[in-house]
Amino acid sequence: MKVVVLVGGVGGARFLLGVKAALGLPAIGEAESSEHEVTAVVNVGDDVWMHGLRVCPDLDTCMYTLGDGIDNAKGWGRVDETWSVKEELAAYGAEPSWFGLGDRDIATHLVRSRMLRAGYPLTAVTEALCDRWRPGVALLPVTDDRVETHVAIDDPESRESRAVHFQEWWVRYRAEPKAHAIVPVGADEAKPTPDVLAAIAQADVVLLAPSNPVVSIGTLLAVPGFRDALRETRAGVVGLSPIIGGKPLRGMADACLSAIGVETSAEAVGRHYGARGDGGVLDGWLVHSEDTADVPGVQVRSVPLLMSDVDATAAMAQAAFDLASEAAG
Ligand SMILES: O=c1nc2n(C[C@H](O)[C@H](O)[C@H](O)CO)c3cc(O)ccc3cc-2c(=O)[nH]1
Repeated sequence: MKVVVLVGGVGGARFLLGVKAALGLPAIGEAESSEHEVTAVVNVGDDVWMHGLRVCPDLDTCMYTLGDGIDNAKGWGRVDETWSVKEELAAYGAEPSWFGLGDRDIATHLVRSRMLRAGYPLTAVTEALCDRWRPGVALLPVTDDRVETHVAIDDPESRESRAVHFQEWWVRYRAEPKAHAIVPVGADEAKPTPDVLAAIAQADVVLLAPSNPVVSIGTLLAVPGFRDALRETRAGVVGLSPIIGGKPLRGMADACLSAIGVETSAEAVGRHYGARGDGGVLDGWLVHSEDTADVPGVQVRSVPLLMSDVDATAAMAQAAFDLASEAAG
């Protein structure tokens, strides 16, 4: 089976472990051989230039998680990390000091930045990095163009309204300042890569991981041509709610949803994604066992959505596969 999964950061990477397990693939690393193919279409809106290095948090979190290099406690960055370079940068007063770049992680950004400067597209760079990490899925940036999420906030010190990169809002300010607007800068001029469009066209199933519906899934959907590809594929398209019992499981999806005027509920997010026959992208929508949702034109099912371990996540993925095949008729 060809499975395409739309993913963002930490939640998306953990969901991919379950998708692989549900297909009988090793959650970590590569299978010897399998008739199944998993492709992750990954958000690039969190990407940022830091100290002259290109950092791609969502691609790296997927690569490290599936390649067994992730710091599981944090959900990002490398395990067994050291911070000498970060300390030296701080000693120079080189800002920003609020963004944690570990020594091992910096090697990834050095290789990536060097390849980008040599003219390689991000898709080729990611493929080269995955040659080491062997995640066992194809990790595809949604676009090779530059798309960066920026957030309009009232500056906590000066109270003036200004736009900051998503990472500054998320990491420096912990998403505390109210976001007046969240904008994927550059999305209008971006296009999905040919690899992404081919994967969606040839897919048997397309899943929207329980990632942040605004800054992860929302950024994918903001790339012109991406929604059309989802509407045109023969695959069943099923999303998994990132909101459980009216609140996000992790991260600050609620702060993001309120910025776009969407209520923090499984039903509201399902309606926000919308039915494929009605200008949206979904055939099916999985909500947590205690939640209910009425999403016109979309088949809704309640199943446990807590990714407490790989087996629980694999059961979620299997439920999504089942719903996709029913919903696709
Ligand atoms: O909360 C933090 N998140 C950090 N993250 C996580 C990142 O902000 C988020 O994972 C995504 O952007 C949102 O999913 C990093 C991710 C990287 O790939 C590389 C460095 C960092 C550094 C931090 C950090 O210092 N603090």
